[in-house]
Amino acid sequence: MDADSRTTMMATAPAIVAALVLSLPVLYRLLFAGAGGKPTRKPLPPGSFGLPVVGQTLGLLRALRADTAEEWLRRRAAAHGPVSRLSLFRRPTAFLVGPSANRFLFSSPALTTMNSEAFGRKVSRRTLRDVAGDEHARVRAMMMRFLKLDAVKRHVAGMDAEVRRHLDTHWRGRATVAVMPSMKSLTFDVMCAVLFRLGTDATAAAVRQELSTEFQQLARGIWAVPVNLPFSTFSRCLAASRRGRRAVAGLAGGLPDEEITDNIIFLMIAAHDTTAALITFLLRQLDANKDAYAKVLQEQVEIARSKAPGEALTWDDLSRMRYTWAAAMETLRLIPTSFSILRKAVDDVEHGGYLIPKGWNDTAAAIPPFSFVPFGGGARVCPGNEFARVETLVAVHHIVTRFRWRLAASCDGSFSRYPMPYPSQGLLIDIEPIDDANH
Ligand code: HEM
Repeated sequence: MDADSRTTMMATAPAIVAALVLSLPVLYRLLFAGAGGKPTRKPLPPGSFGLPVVGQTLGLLRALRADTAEEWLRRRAAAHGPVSRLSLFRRPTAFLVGPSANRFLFSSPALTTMNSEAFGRKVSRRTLRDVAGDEHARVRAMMMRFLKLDAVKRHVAGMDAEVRRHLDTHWRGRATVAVMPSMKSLTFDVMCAVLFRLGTDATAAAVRQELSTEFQQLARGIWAVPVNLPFSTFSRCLAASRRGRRAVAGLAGGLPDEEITDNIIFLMIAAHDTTAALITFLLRQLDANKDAYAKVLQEQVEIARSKAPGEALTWDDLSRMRYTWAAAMETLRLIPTSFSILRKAVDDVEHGGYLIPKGWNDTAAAIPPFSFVPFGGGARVCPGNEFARVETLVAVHHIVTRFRWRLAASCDGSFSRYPMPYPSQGLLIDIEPIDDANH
């Protein structure tokens, strides 16, 4: 991708932010300690908590929607430096920027993961995200049975079949496709097929449909302002989560314990929207950069020509898709799916010469070592990164070898963040099947 966009991204993409909950008396003590109370250690980060209750939440949400959040964060960093304080979602938050902040965020034992209020309150409370230390290692080991390299290698043929089925059903015969909704539905189907072994017969299709509907609603509300009024996005999210739990319990063949249900729901959310966004934005970047598109196409056509008609992709084929994966990584650098990473301080901790008190939260936004961290880092590094790589490569292979495509004239390629990036009109592309494709 071109040098200009790379430079811009390096300059604008912040590296980390932190936010945490602190009770007012504790805050008062921290702010005024030293005036006769206990001696202060490091000072609190510069900045302010903004207006009561809302703090800086609405400003950040507005910037996310307008895709100006990087500028918003850059202005903060310029005004207050790489460590500052603010208030987000009613919580005292330390906002940290830069590679050293990323390293701190991924390795400090004083920080733990945290979820949005919707997650914490109702969606799923007993997940991998809510446990630490040995307990985290135990739950993570359970998940890795399905996500480790050997398991993912076995998923390649299943993913290949789902991608073909999806493109035959939803792309063939159409002149225009909205990529993001299509990829969300594809990644959801891939997950149901290879992780949960849901088939394609009528009963399984109905379960998939029900799960998909509830998860769309649920995903929309995860970062909504937590106002539990009738018809608010947040309350719809909670209702969808109740129905989703029942469907997941059915999927697990009865009523599994709450921990299993919660982790399945969490995995479903973690696994499909992120990869759908990566595939979608990769297409957007390729459309804007015809040289890169031509190189991806050449790499994929060579692989397609080495195969018999209808033959599924294999693990070896994927290892030949180096340029395509480099383009995907560049896409994640330019448009990271995780805009920031949140942590909560479980103990008073210092970073960059400032105190981050126990109870505050940390958020990190991705960019040099510890600069480019699209899959996180440390003990919490994304366990689904291989799964996402294979799924992305298989999908891109079939899309570029089976269709000529370009951004529709009515689509400007702009996007908003919720905080996951979502393109306007879902990224409309005009498509035309390539009949001589090897499929
Ligand atoms: C392009 C696709 C993806 C991206 C960019 C991505 C990114 C991330 C990031 C940045 C984290 C760390 C968050 C933190 O430290 O707070 C994470 C965690 C996680 N991801 Fe992914 N992810 C992707 C796909 C997947 C897939 C396909 C799966 C499962 C099949 C998955 C499952 C998970 C899980 C379970 C965690 C929590 C790990 C833990 O807390 O120990 N992700 N992901």
